[in-house]
Amino acid sequence: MTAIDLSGVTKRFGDVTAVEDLDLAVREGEIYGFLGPNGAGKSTTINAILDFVRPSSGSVRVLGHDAQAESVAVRRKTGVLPEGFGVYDRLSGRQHLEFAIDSKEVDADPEAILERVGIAGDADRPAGGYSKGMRQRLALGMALVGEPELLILDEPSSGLDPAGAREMREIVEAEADRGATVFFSSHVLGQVEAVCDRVGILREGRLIAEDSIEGLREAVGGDETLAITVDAATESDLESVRAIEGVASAETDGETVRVSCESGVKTDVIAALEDAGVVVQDFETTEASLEDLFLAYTEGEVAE
Ligand SMILES: Nc1ncnc2c1ncn2[C@@H]1O[C@H](COP(=O)(O)OP(=O)(O)OP(=O)(O)O)[C@@H](O)[C@H]1O
Repeated sequence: MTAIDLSGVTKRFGDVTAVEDLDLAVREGEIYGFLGPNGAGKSTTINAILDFVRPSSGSVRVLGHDAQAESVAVRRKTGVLPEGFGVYDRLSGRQHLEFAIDSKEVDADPEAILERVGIAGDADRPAGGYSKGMRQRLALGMALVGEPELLILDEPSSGLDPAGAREMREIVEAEADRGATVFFSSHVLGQVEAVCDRVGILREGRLIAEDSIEGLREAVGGDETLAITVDAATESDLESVRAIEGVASAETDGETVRVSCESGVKTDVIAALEDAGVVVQDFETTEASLEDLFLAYTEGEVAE
């Protein structure tokens, strides 16, 4: 079964088209990263899944239910960590969890969840005094109540320190192991790379790419920069390098040769330099960073 299935979803707010003709299929049991720059339409999409906004056109199905007609069933099976979660200042962390347990009408142990999200020691303090990271942990705990089939996490790592972000990742992985589907929106690409099976990138309301991080890397060209330390190299030594298929560019300052190329042709590049009489002393490669990758997609360098 498809856990989340959007078909031709468009949402307009007056003149603004937040989401345009969006098709999205999240498989059951997968961890799906939903990426996009500010204003791309991520929250609008999530709100359509939860029936907090109604699409101008198109259909949304969640866990086999129509998101509008059967929103109660959807919400019962779904745990949500909303963006910018606001706490009830006077209620303690434990009371927040008890509230979530009551509203979901499930039998869950608040203590175990508080423990799991790392706020058991502060469970009886008013949440109004919680730090940003503690609030985020509490929100995650509330989302986990009742072992939902689907977890929707909107920017889950915001406000978390590196240890908290790691714990978040571990929880997401454990939830997927239990069989839950996780839909995870983020700007933090490292978070997405570490846990997501697939990633969809949204830009201006449209899904412009969808693949594994590896697949996205390959689609961008998979170019790597090869920095080769040599005894001496001249422009003419580079001619045979530039002639290799898969080499995008080659430059030298005399001591280092920098080549941007597909990863499969690295050894050909080294061999071509050696054939030209250049002594190769050392080399290292740098992969396109996730940041580069994200920008390549969201700033339009990649053909759609
Ligand atoms: N209730 C609303 N009324 C008017 N415009 C809206 C409303 N909600 C969203 N928009 C507009 O729709 C577009 C998409 O917004 P959305 O919040 O879905 O993006 P996002 O990808 O979640 O952004 P961010 O990463 O900044 O949270 C934006 O141009 C936004 O201004």
